[in-house]
Amino acid sequence: MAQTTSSQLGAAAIAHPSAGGGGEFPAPVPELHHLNMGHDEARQEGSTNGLHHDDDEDNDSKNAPSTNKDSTHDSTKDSTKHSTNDEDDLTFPDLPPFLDNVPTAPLLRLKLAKLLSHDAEEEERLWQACRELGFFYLDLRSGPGISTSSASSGSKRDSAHSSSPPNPSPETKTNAEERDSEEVKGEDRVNGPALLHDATALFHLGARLFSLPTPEKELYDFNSQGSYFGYKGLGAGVVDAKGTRDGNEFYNVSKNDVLGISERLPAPEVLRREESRRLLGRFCEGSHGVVGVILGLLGRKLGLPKGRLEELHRLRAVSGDQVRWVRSPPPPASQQHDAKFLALGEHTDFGSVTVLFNRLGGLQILPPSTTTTTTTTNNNNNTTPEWHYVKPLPHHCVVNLGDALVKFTAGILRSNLHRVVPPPGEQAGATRMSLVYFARPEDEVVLKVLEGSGMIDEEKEKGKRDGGGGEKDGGGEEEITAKEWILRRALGRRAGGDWEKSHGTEGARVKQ
Ligand SMILES: O=C(O)CCC(=O)C(=O)O
Ligand SMILES: [Fe+2]
Repeated sequence: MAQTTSSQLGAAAIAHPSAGGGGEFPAPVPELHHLNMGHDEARQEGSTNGLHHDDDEDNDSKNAPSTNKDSTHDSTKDSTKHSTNDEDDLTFPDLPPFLDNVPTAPLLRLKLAKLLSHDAEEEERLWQACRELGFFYLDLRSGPGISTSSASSGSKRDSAHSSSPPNPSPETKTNAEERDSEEVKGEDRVNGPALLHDATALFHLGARLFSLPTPEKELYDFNSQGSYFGYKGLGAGVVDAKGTRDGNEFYNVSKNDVLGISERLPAPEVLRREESRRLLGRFCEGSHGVVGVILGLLGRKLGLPKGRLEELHRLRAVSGDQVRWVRSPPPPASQQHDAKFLALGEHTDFGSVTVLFNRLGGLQILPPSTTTTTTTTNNNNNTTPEWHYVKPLPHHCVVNLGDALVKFTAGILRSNLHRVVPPPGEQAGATRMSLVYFARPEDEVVLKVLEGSGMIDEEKEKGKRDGGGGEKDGGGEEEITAKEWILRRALGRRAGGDWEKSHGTEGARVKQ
């Protein structure tokens, strides 16, 4: 096993298992040369593909479309492709269709471009999604006349409406300069189309990573050293208290490592290459920028002092932020008909905001109050949770909130239970891969209810009156740092770990 240093172990945090796809059905990607691209080139490339699309009316409040038809896409094009109709482009042309007669979750579809231009209605929908479900789709394409690559906070707001080009001029700061500049705030790094490009390139990199021989990958499993970064083998995690093994392998890359904030962790050659590190670094910055937009908006809605949430999540501070690829092959033959087979067990995310890219189905969430009641022969009522699929949509990421935000807000915001099962229908039999960015509070941040918001104070008081310590307020005021919380929960889900310690704010919602 490769060794980590003690400071690397200090950065150890969390990440739970999940499932990923793409083995037999690779994600549509333009060229592998993206792996060698600089950020600016990626933005340029985005623009040559026609990132601005026509105004696409008011489909915003719609949930994911339930059909998979009418794709006319050239499968060699990537997901930032120009679209004239927002709805005509929501299937992955190279993949078998997502089964359309399964229950799908009612995620709102939001547009990053609208959030960047401070569209009041879109902001309200984000607020609603974060309180009611804790999950939503985010369309990363540029909007009509709106660039998703421009800053929009404060004095820069107006520019998002006008002429700011989606691609920086050659004089624009290089990525490295941006990284070095403490001035740069989250929204300055937001470029939806470039993030889509980088995600696509990372799907390819992930496929190369997982194609390495297992013994080689296992050199980078740091679990026994108390770190959740690096590799987790297939079945090396558990999905329940009985110790049932999971059905995925994953690899966690630390943001601190790829941005040069901490020492480098040992990693396979394919990840050590400079172009891979640059790509991963850009993806961290880009995802973190999207998270910054969301945190800024939530902070305003919550009535917190300006910048309060963002200052707990600074890009260049040491945190458990990480990129994860999750790969889940079809279940072994003996379990192919086991309806209970889980690639990734049910969980809430431990951090603040998760940005997730999916191609094949399999992700499921348990929306609030979705249980089926059946009456048994003894006339006892049994309630069965009704899991709903999240249909993957091209050009979008799925965003979900984690437990840290539940704790900070005394339960005003929601982190929803989710899990991963084998893809349904025609997609069954495919290997699934997903790509995730987990944004988490800085290591030393104590996870407790934030001060400075009347709304949060009120919710906290209400929680106390109702008995406190329950599901909604995130389990009371146990004071624990983000670093400890994440480690405890991540390692608790490894085989041989302490399952009881892997629980989050889900309380009675999770199967014990
Ligand atoms: O693979 C997915 O779709 C979800 C992954 C996930 O929930 C996780 O890694 O926490
Ligand atoms: Fe998750």
